[in-house]
Amino acid sequence: MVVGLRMEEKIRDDFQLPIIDLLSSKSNRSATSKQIVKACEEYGFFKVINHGVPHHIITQMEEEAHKFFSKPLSEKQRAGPANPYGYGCKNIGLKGDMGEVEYLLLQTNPHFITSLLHNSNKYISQDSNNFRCAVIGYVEAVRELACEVLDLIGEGLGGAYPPSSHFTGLIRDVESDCVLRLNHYPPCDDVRIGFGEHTDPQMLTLLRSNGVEGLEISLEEGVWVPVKPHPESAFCVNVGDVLKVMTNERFVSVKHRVVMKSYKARRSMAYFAAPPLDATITCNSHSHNNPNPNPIYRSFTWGEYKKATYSCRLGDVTARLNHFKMPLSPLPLPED
Ligand SMILES: O=C(O)CCC(=O)C(=O)O
Ligand SMILES: [Fe+2]
Repeated sequence: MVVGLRMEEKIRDDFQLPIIDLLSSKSNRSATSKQIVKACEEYGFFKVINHGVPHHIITQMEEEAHKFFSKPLSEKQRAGPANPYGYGCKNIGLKGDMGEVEYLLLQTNPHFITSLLHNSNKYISQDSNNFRCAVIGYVEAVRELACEVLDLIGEGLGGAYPPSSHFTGLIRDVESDCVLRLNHYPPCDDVRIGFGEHTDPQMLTLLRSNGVEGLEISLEEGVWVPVKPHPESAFCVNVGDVLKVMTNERFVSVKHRVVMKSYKARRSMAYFAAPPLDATITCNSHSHNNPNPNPIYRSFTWGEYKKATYSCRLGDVTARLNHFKMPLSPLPLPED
């Protein structure tokens, strides 16, 4: 029995998802930025290779995640509950969504990590200094990668958008609300939903896994493309709702999920790049390439949108975004 999958779904195993080689941006920046913008418009998803995140930084974080998830459940629970930060098991979010996943959700601000390890009632690691160094090193490196990608996106979008530093400024801000999520999907001998379909609410997600498959993205309703693990240590990049709104829906935020059907455990690490809670998100409809000349959304703060995501089920993406849509202009009354 396939748990939680609809029968009428199509799986496109043969589909080639875009792969961006960031090394090529050194010799031809403009071509790379156009490639990235095209991927954000068509899929809201691409992989990056030659990304420059040092191997030892990745390995150190993966080892700490491995140590944490290998502990007995009762010990892991001492780092919970995820309200929203901390350890969670099967329960995703606050609205009853369930998946075959364990996770550790961390705010990326170094002060938060330090206080979580030393002053809070949540116990994560016996060697909290190693854990702290691994998280801080990893977060710094992936934030740089997120900024590089956002800079290229800004350049590719062209002059009608705010300078590309606008996007990166939101992420580099000391008050930015970026989050790191470590996921662990236990092995299983049937097919199970690890993480139900959703879009990521933030600006951009940088995701990597231990090479065990399971991630799928949706190209259209009911059509899913399995994301094959990449031999060159790629990062997957998801466009989140905030970037979709900021580009007035020129970009799509990618619908994705994890379906587990492996005898091996899947581990993934997702860095969610988000603005400060009080930053205003405004949609830009002035670009000549924008298919939508009028702003689709009213301005709102990231804090307001984050709150809306907490009050909706994981898959209720349309409902939570609709809440921020401009009211439709009333239809003109027929003349007598
Ligand atoms: O584990 C994965 O590959 C995806 C996880 C994910 O979508 C998330 O944490 O938002
Ligand atoms: Fe996600």
